[in-house]
Amino acid sequence: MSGFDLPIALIGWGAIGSRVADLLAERRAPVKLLAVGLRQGSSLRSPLPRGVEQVSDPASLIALRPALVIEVAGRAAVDPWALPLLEAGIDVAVSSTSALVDPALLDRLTGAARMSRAQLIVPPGALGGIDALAAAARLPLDRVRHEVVKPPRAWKGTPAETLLKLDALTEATTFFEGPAGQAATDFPQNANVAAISALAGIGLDRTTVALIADPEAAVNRHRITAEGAFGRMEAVFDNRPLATNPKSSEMTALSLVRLIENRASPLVI
Ligand SMILES: NC(=O)C1=CN([C@@H]2O[C@H](COP(=O)(O)OP(=O)(O)OC[C@H]3O[C@@H](n4cnc5c(N)ncnc54)[C@H](OP(=O)(O)O)[C@@H]3O)[C@@H](O)[C@H]2O)C=CC1
Ligand SMILES: O=C([O-])CC(=O)C(=O)O
Repeated sequence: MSGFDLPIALIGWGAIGSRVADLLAERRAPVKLLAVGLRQGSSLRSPLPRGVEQVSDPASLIALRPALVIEVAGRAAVDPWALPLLEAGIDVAVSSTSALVDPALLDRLTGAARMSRAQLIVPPGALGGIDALAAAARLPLDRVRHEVVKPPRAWKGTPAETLLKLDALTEATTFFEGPAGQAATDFPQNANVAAISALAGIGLDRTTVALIADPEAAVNRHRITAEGAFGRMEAVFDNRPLATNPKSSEMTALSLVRLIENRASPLVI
């Protein structure tokens, strides 16, 4: 590790975590991946790069003093890992943002961050335009709508299976339309983005989310429209799914790489 490498750690080593590590290595980012946190008894889905430690409890991770920890594990991982890290003054970026729709958990995390002067970071994940939406929300917003369109295979293993015959769909079908908080609660593997657009804009109750299964879709599409005192915005993303998890998009890994590289760079962009 050179004197300038930013020490980081990941929680989770699945589709996004391993992709982020590969991209950072390919790009020779000035970053040192110290460790990967996994739950007790978890077996690695793919080998860790040489020199990267596997840890199974937050105390072992805190002892390594990473400057930034990125959660790419799952909703259940957020409370047990992020809280002690924030209490220890370590910045944490959360990808499983569906966890943040629980107001008590969000309060605990932000309370811990406030006390230790660390930061809880919500990266844009699979989305873009979140900077504009969050800026626009400094003035009153009238409405925000977020449509999530994914191929049927991306909705397998979710409650969509009980609402639709996913394998028999012949046209794009909306199976959920409602508040963002409900979308993120019911679809934690596919609608983390609903929590992100809601937290950036007009909140979990007032943001409308539509979840759509489309047999013609080859990508994961997000369309966000917002109107308010600032004017009107529309942002559309056709995200390539990750090879190892069709529910998750390449953009999620790329936006984490951007976040990490910005933390290690004299130019933030
Ligand atoms: N913010 C956004 O825009 C997006 C967020 N996501 C979210 O990011 C997270 C990661 O996605 P992805 O990489 O595709 O998921 P994967 O299922 O491919 O990988 C998850 C990894 O986390 C580990 N893990 C699961 N639960 C825990 C836990 N409680 N503690 C520690 N490690 C755990 C898994 O290990 P094991 O083998 O033990 O299960 C595995 O290594 C998911 O929550 C996903 O919904 C995804 C896309 C977009
Ligand atoms: O990657 C995506 O398109 C979004 C996603 O899965 C999520 O929000 O959980």
